[in-house]
Amino acid sequence: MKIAVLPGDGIGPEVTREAVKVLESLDLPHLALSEGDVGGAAYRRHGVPLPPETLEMAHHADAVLFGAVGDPACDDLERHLRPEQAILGLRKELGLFANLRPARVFEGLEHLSPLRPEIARTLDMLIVRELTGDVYFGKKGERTTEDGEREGWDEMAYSAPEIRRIAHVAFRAAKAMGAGLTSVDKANVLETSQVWRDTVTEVAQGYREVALSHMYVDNAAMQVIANPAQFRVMLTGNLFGDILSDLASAAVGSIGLLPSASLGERQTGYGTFGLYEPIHGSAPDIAGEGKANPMATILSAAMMLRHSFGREDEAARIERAVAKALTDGIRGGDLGGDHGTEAIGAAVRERL
Ligand SMILES: NC(=O)c1ccc[n+]([C@@H]2O[C@H](COP(=O)([O-])OP(=O)(O)OC[C@H]3O[C@@H](n4cnc5c(N)ncnc54)[C@H](O)[C@@H]3O)[C@@H](O)[C@H]2O)c1
Ligand SMILES: CC(C)[C@H](C(=O)O)[C@@H](O)C(=O)O
Ligand SMILES: [Mg+2]
Repeated sequence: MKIAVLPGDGIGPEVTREAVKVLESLDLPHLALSEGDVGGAAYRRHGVPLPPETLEMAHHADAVLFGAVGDPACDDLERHLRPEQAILGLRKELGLFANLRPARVFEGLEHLSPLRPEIARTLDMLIVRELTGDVYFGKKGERTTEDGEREGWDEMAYSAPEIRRIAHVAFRAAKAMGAGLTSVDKANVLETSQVWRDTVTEVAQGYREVALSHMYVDNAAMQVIANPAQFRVMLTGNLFGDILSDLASAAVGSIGLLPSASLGERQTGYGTFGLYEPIHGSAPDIAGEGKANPMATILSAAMMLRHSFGREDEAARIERAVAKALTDGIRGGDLGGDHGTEAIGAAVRERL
């Protein structure tokens, strides 16, 4: 079970370390971990945020465990040298177009959510976010207007094949869960969204058992807070999914709790190749202080065992251990508690 561990910047190394310890404590057969440089850390050592040897390591692994990238010291670098380019490059180069971001309030932990408990307890959704298209990967640049002013521009485009393949992922998930699907767009304004909506509707013909609805993204943001019960599977483009998943994490209680899986089509001997990372970033404001909540990364490792290694039992064990730790009052500062990164990791391992 070859896992490439890419800790990255800020709290990345701190949270990744705890997830690795959880994996090591499971007595998995043939576990082979290797570590690579990525992000600002890689820029300092190799002059680029995604060195070829790191990409190579990821290519040859069965799965990648990723921390976070982003470093304020790199803010003035040219765009292609900034740490964030590393995660975008990995997603694109590895063909990881399907980003699964589950958001749910753990049973009995409604009080961690800022929503009213009766509403919080209904929040249990899977955001299926397209990950290798949209305004993220369109042409972009800066030009000078006729008035001599600076103007930045980013091209937003989605092709029908790109939409089709992510729609199939979402419909298959909804079908397996016996759930409905909400597709989120901005079809009242964007051409991209018009093609998105038509294509998703077309794909729906093959999934008669899945009830499809469409919603504008601004309304969707409001509804996640006001009435989350209506969402089970939410299909979004790259940009809207980025924003809505941070929003959903706040509704759950903290961004330190939300994991993710990024999948493509490549199969290994064990399952689907994937990259697993918390949805949060490098959190420079608390980096190096041992305060970060590692639960999102630990839960990402659980998703890895499920999707890339077919180990549902161990995945569920990790998820139960995290839920039990929370129920037992093990909380980081993000949840109003005073447990540090290592203490939270240890508490989860004790409960495995
Ligand atoms: N996939 C990624 O690597 C990724 C994701 C998001 C942001 N980023 C990058 O990270 C850097 C910081 O971005 P940001 O501040 O906008 O977002 P962020 O997610 O890093 O932090 C937002 C807020 O949440 C807190 N937070 C985040 N994770 C936490 C955790 N595990 N435990 C406790 N608190 C946590 C932070 O302290 C901060 O107050 C930027 O460079 C950004 O581009 C990277
Ligand atoms: C760091 C950034 C490029 C990334 C994104 O926008 O996808 C992050 O916010 C995320 O959610 O993984
Ligand atoms: Mg984000």
